[in-house]
Amino acid sequence: MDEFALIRQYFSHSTASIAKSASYVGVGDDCAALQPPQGELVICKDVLIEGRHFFSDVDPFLLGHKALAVNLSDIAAMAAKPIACLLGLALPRADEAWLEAFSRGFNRLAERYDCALVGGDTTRSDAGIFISVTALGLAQQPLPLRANAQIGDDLWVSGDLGSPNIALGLLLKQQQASLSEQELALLAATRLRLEQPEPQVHLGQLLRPYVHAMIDISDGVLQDLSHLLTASQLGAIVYAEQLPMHPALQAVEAKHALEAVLAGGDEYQLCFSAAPDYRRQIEQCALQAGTAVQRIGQITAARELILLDAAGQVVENLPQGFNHFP
Ligand SMILES: Nc1ncnc2c1ncn2[C@@H]1O[C@H](COP(=O)(O)OP(=O)(O)O)[C@@H](O)[C@H]1O
Ligand SMILES: Cc1ncc(C[n+]2csc(CCOP(=O)(O)OP(=O)(O)O)c2C)c(N)n1
Ligand SMILES: [Mg+2]
Repeated sequence: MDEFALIRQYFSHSTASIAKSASYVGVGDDCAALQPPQGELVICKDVLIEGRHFFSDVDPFLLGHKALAVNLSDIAAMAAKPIACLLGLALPRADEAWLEAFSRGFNRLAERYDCALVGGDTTRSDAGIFISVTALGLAQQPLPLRANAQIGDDLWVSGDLGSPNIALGLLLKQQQASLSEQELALLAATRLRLEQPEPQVHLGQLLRPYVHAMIDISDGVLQDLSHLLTASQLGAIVYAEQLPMHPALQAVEAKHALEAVLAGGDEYQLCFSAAPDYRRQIEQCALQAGTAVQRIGQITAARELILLDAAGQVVENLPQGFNHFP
């Protein structure tokens, strides 16, 4: 299958609503063309590299899903609605079974969120698979920028944390040695969160009227919260006990589980700040989106992030989150 047949077969069948307008141009010309809808256009890109972001033997259907999901998670953190995306692919070979599954995973998530795949680029790579996705979304002012947290805001996090990091640790271990029965059970209970994360697109949009600042926690909650605090020139108190932990982590030694919750990346949940007046509305948004939300602390004037343990003691030496160039 040649380059052009490949693009036609797997990446040119978007049925998203934006593709229905008379002047729309999608995959197949030099550029895509679309009527920009009214509102604030938000744009993001994330890159996924074989061996860095995913294992070579990952299920290509799940990889296709994840490549788009990590971008839709950034769109969600702007309280925006996805509208379109572009897919850059560099592949060592045109493996049709791999492409069929990858495109099915990608296109299925795109369809679920009415996000049109409008273009991209496909090349040969000499070493490994490279994926670069750009996503466009439609937002409304005021945007929940990282810089907009206010003193006295509640801090919230969606979902439950820690499972992607535990799954990653077990998959790495499995490359060296066989896992025990208990470890295999733990891997089975956690690996879908690593390999098929669900972006909080509905929750993000529902929260828009209530949140001041929002961020997705792809690099781990502490690190991404630190980015939000730095941008807002404020600090926070976070209560370790209130951080939502994935239930499977009961089987993990407590210190290891807390580290996975605090600093494990690959989460794709939302962390946000909002005035305490909106607690009831925020709980309603979560019910409507079918996601849990948890209050984890408050925004403070002192420019530091303080983590308190169950006894109210300050936790020292906080673990770092994910960093490509530590
Ligand atoms: N190579 C680059 N060129 C321009 N901007 C970049 C580049 N890499 C990252 N950025 C920008 O830096 C900011 C932080 O990026 P990142 O930490 O990847 O955010 P996120 O975790 O939301 O994906 C974003 O605004 C992103 O667009
Ligand atoms: C094979 C493999 N190794 C390591 C990881 C862990 N990992 C890779 S990137 C990342 C954090 C998020 O990726 P990044 O490129 O920083 O995305 P962004 O924050 O820009 O969304 C994590 C936890 C993984 N998921 N798979
Ligand atoms: Mg990024």
